[in-house]
Amino acid sequence: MTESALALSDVSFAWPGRDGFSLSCPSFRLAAGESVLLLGASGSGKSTLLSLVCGIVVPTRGRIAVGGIDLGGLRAGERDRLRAERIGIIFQQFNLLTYARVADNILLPLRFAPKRRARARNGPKEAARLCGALGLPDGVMRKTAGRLSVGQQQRVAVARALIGAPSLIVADEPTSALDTATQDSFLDLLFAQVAEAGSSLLMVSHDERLGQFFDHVVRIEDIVTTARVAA
Ligand SMILES: Nc1ncnc2c1ncn2[C@@H]1O[C@H](COP(=O)(O)OP(=O)(O)OP(=O)(O)O)[C@@H](O)[C@H]1O
Repeated sequence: MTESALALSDVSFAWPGRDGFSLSCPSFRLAAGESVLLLGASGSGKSTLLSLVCGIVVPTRGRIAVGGIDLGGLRAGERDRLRAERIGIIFQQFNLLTYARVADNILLPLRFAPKRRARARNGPKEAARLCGALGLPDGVMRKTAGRLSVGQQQRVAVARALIGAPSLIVADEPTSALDTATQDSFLDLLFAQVAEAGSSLLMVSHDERLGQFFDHVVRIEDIVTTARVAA
């Protein structure tokens, strides 16, 4: 059997606090090169699941493996390193350094990930190639990220996630601020680059319409059960 890009088994997690939201996920797998859209309503735990997948938070029990490596066997710093090397993250609000140049934003993940840096070979050249492939204008690399339009910032966030071809791309509702036509052209560009990198893609959204772009559509309630701890 080929190694999964991502595998969860018997995972449980609870946020601390009075409103303690908890979830459990008996099983979920994402094959190498596969794209999955994870659908769920607001508050259903999509972002929590992505935080677990990225090793930002750790499960109270169960196993999460990225490219066959069990996150549970790693210390916090090692999880940070694994995330930098193997996962490209597109955040809902992009999380760009708005005061920094576009080039600095895109090259940021390579600073902390020597293998990813080696895969990118010439980082600035690869960043420029990604900008062009994602439809960003000439000269954008020298611009301050915060001065770009929302659509352009979103493409910069994608370039930052894709640089150095991480094996797993995780995206949290990256199209929610776009109109339908712009969503479609954005996803076409994203999928072309994900295919070129050979990455797997896990995207969460509440928008069923996006399902047509993906290999599989999974509803969060089919893989996760949730609960809220009463005060
Ligand atoms: N940092 C946090 N600390 C404590 N509780 C949290 C935290 N983040 C999320 N939660 C809890 O987890 C629940 C699920 O939130 P989550 O953001 O995972 O859902 P979601 O499906 O991504 O929602 P949305 O689509 O609105 O972003 C929230 O209602 C909240 O109670």
